[in-house]
Amino acid sequence: MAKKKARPKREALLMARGITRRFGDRTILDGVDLDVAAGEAVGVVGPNGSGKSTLLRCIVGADEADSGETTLAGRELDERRPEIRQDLAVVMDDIDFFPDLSVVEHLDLMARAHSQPDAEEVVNVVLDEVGLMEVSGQLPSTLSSGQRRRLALASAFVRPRKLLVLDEPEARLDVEGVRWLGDKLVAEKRAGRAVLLVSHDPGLVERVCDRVVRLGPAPEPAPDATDVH
Ligand SMILES: Nc1ncnc2c1ncn2[C@@H]1O[C@H](COP(=O)(O)OP(=O)(O)OP(=O)(O)O)[C@@H](O)[C@H]1O
Repeated sequence: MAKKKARPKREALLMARGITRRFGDRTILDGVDLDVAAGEAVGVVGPNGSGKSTLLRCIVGADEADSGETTLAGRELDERRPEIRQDLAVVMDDIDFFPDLSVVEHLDLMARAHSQPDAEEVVNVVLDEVGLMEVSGQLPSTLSSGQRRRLALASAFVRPRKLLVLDEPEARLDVEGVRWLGDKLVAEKRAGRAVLLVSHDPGLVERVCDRVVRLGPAPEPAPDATDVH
């Protein structure tokens, strides 16, 4: 169960208030408030099962909170609404790809479906950035798990967006991939976008996030070096 608050000094682009989610008699989220301003990154951290993914899913409307509300630039946030999809790019753990579209066809469709100006150029730049140029003609089923993760991230980066919501984006990336991801998320902030990031990578959170919301019990203090035998 968690009740945490995190408010930025600037006016929030994303504003979540009183998010409460119960499964049966278990209260996973208990009135969580969370704001993210443009140009800011907020991290959501906590142990397995503490409700991080549930919080993101409630915020973007992929799951229905028992109570609470979320707005993006003052409008109710629901990723199923077209005007919200224009401003929002989400990468969750369970992304599905079109099985019959190659990597480049998939990205091209994502870019054009979201009215990305200069779709072809943006797709080429992102393919190069995420290191998928060499496999751009392959079907998703023929990619490695890390390459599929890169494709999921690329699918967000080819879209127009004001807010980027990422659930453990570092999962399955190699060391170079995590470094690239950190660079990319810092660049997102510099471009004035807001980032909401669930992560188990303290280095990535430290590098990218301006503030952190912690769910679940407070972590145990690290054992003193002299205690280790
Ligand atoms: N649809 C569901 N039905 C019942 N319980 C659920 C459901 N979805 C999530 N839970 C429970 O809610 C709790 C929080 O799950 P959640 O996936 O949000 O955790 P998390 O912090 O993202 O974990 P992890 O770090 O392992 O990804 C877990 O105990 C999980 O079993």
